[in-house]
Amino acid sequence: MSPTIGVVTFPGSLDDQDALRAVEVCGMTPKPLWHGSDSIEGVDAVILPGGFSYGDYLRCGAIARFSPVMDDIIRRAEQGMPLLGICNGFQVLCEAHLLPGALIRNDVRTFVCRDQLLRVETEDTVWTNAFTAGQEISIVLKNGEGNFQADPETVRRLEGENQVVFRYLQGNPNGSVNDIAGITNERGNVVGLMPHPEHNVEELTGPTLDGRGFFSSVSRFLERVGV
Ligand SMILES: N[C@@H](CCC(=O)O)C(=O)O
Repeated sequence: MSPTIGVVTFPGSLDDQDALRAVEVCGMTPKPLWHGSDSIEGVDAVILPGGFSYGDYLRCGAIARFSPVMDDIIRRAEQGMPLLGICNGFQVLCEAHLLPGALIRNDVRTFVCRDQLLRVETEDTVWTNAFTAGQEISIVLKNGEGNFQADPETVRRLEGENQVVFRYLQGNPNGSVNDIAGITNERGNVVGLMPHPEHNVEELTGPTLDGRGFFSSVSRFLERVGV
């Protein structure tokens, strides 16, 4: 049986359906999860999708982080369940302190939408093991608050412990420190990034299929641990 990947819908999520579709296109079983549920029973991994949860009020992700479903997600992620936060999902992960740092307003003070070249900095995560460190991939980027910042000690730790997963190439679109586009926790099961891999999985919409690597990575990991 193929692994089941849950995708949470918060009020204001935008890319939840695309993430569910990407899971299916990549050969796994998608399962919609509702923000108000208090259990995520039956899923092998979770994606927090992109969008504008709670209208981005207060700060992006700051309200969604307190959704009932997050308690079970946090508990299971701390036990090693694969968890991917895409854009608004990355913002939720930082607000929930599953990942360090914060996403603040783009330095250019505008919403940025473009195909973004990235370098995969580490393949040692649940979500990047199908890539090769140093590989360059192009993934859609679209956000207003994608500027990753953390205190200098945290940035040093992320860099030193190989927890920077993706870096922007050919220009930093938002002012993120050290061109950081995505990070992981120490264990490598929780990954957050601003670009949207779920939008790069189909020939029809292209322009690359580089997003598939995220899904084949988690699939390969789950197979390895016997799910
Ligand atoms: N609401 C967030 C994320 C957008 C998205 O996830 O696509 C922002 O504008 O920064």
